[in-house]
Amino acid sequence: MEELEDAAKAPPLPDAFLRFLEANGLDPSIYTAIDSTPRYIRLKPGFEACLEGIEAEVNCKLEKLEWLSGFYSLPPHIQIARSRAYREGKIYGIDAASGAAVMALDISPGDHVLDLCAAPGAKLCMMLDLLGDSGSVTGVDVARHRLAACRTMLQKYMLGDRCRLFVADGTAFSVVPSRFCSDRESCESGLEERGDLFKEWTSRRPWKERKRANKSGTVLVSRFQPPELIYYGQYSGVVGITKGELYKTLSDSEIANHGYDKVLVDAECTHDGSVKHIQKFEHWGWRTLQHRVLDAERTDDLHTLQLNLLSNGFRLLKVGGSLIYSTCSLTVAQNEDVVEQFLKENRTAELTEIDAARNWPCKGGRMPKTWRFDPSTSQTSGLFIAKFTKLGI
Ligand SMILES: C[S@@+](CC[C@H](N)C(=O)[O-])C[C@H]1O[C@@H](n2cnc3c(N)ncnc32)[C@H](O)[C@@H]1O
Repeated sequence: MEELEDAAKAPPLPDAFLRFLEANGLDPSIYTAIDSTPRYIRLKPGFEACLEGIEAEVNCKLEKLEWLSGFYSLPPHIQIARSRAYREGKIYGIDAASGAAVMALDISPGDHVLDLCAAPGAKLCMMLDLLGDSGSVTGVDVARHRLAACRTMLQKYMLGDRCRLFVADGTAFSVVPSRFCSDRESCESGLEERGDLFKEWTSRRPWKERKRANKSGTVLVSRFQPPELIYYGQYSGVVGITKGELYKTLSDSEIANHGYDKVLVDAECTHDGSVKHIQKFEHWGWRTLQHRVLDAERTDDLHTLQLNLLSNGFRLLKVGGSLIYSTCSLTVAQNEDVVEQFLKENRTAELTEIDAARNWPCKGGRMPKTWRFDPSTSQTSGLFIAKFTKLGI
C-alpha cells in the first residue's frame, strides 16, 4: 500500500483500517499524535491537599487543566495504575474529553441523572462526585461483566450511596427516578413495616447474582429481558420502596414531570476516535479490529442502535431537562447523521448550545452546536458531543 510506504508519516495501522478512515474522511495522522498526547487524571474532590504527595509517587509534575476543573495532565508514558493514589481511590484515570462530556450536562445539586451506557463507569463516578450529597445517578449497561466492574469502581471510590445499577438494554429501559425516597429522612422511616420493601444493599447479593448469571450463561441481555438491579445505594431511592414501585412504568405525559433531569447517552460505537483503544489492537491482533470496528461500522445495526439509545434516553427525560449524546467515534455517520435523524423524528428535541465549550480546546462539528475533540486539536482522545433540551409539547 502506498500509504504505508512513508513510515515516518504513516501510523502502523492495517490497510483495512486506513481504508475505513479514508471512506469516512478521517485523517490517519491523528493516530501518530498518540506519542505526544498527554494522559489525564481527575483528582477525587477532597484530596486536593494530597497533590504534592501524588506527584512524588508518580514521579512527575501534574499540570492543572485550566479549562476543566479537577483534571490534570501527565506525560503520556506515565503509568498510574500501580500508584498508591490510584489504588487508594484518590485519582481516576479519565480522558479530559470524557470529563468535558460530563461537564456539558451542567449537573446541579439534587439532579436525578440517567447514564444509559454506563460501564465501565468513569463518567458515572464523575457525575456522583459532582452531585455530592444530593440527587441520584442511575447507571444502565447491557453488558453484565462491564457493569459489575462499574460496581467495583463505586465501591473503591466510596460513591455508591446515591447510585443504582441496572443490567438492561438501554433501548428499552423504562425505570424512572425514585424521587420520593432519595432523602435520608424518608428512607429511614417505616422500613420495618412491610416485608416486600427493598432493604439496605448487602454484599451477599453479588455472589447470588454471579451464580444466576453463570447459570444463564448470558453476557449481554436482550431488549425483552426485564432490567436486573445489580446494585443500589442507601440513598439511591430504592431502599424503602417495593418492586412494584421501582418498576412502575409511567406514560409519556407523566415522564414529562417525573423523568430524569439529565441523561447521558455515551453510545456504543466503533471507538475509532479513542486512539489509545485502537493502539491496543496491535497487541490484541488486527483481525479483532476488523471484527469489532470495521465490520461493525459497515452494518446499519450500529447506527440504528445509536439512534434507539438516543431516542429512549430522550423519552426518559423530563421537560426542561438536558441530554448529552456522545461517542468516541469520529465518523459523521455515528454522530451528526444520528443527530440529524433524531431531530427529524423528535419534534420536542432542541439541539442546544454548550456554553462551556467556548473555552474548551475542541472544534465545531459539521452541525452547529456540536463539538469534536481529537488528539491534534485538543490533545485528548477523540470524542463527539451534542446537547439536547426537551421542550414542552
Ligand atoms: C462507550 S462505552 C461507555 C463508556 C462509559 N460511559 C464510561 O464512561 O465508562 C459504551 C457502552 O455501551 C454499552 N452498550 C452497548 N449496547 C447497549 C445497549 N443496547 N444498552 C445499554 N448499553 C449498551 C456497552 O456495553 C458499553 O459498555
